[in-house]
Amino acid sequence: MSPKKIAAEKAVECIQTGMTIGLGTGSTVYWAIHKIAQRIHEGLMIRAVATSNGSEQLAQQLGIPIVPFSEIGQIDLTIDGADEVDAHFDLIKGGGGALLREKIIAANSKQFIVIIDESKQVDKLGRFPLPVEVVPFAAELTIRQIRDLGCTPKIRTTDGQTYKSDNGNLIIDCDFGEITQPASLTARLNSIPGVVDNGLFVQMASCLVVGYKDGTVKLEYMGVN
Ligand SMILES: O=C[C@H](O)[C@H](O)[C@H](O)COP(=O)(O)O
Repeated sequence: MSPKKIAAEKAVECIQTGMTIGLGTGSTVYWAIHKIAQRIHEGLMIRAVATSNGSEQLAQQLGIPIVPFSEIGQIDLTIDGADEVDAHFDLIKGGGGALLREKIIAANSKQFIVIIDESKQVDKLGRFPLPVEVVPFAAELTIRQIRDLGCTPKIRTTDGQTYKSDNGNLIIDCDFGEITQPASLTARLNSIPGVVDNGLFVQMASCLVVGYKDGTVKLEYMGVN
């Protein structure tokens, strides 16, 4: 079994009947959504909200009940992937462009479980260029201000076209090199008018599930290890 699938399936064991679940986005969460659907067919009763159009469609195809945000209070548990995770459980997310919806859902969840394969663990964040979501209006000016913070920014494209997030915004992939102070960087980025949010998730994860190539899996809880 792939390390991503191992981590995803372990995290799904934490789901209990009656919970409202946040579904993340990406190739690791793909396995979690499939496992949740399997458990629903075996009798698990949950309802879910999704962090992207893609995850919502997949969940609906597999029979996972997606409910409107107006019908839920707090989300009990969100399961999501990450592009990098450091020793403090700080994350870079947004490789799939879903960072804004993911951050909103994570911030409204009692538990936020991050599922990764071992390749995502790093000493310091920053090997993966930091995704920053920017409104298209006057994006050149916004990107100039982002560059002034000390990075090389690149407008994300897909198949030769400018990539647009589910929110209709641009994603700017920013190479800052090693990110030593993620809390400060996230505050500086988000203070630039035109920046909607960025992919740094600082002190948000409550649990990390890591899948390894040798078939093992490790769970770590924030502040416990
Ligand atoms: O925007 C996408 C998300 O932040 C993903 O959770 C992240 O990119 C990890 O994706 P994957 O599990 O495909 O590596």
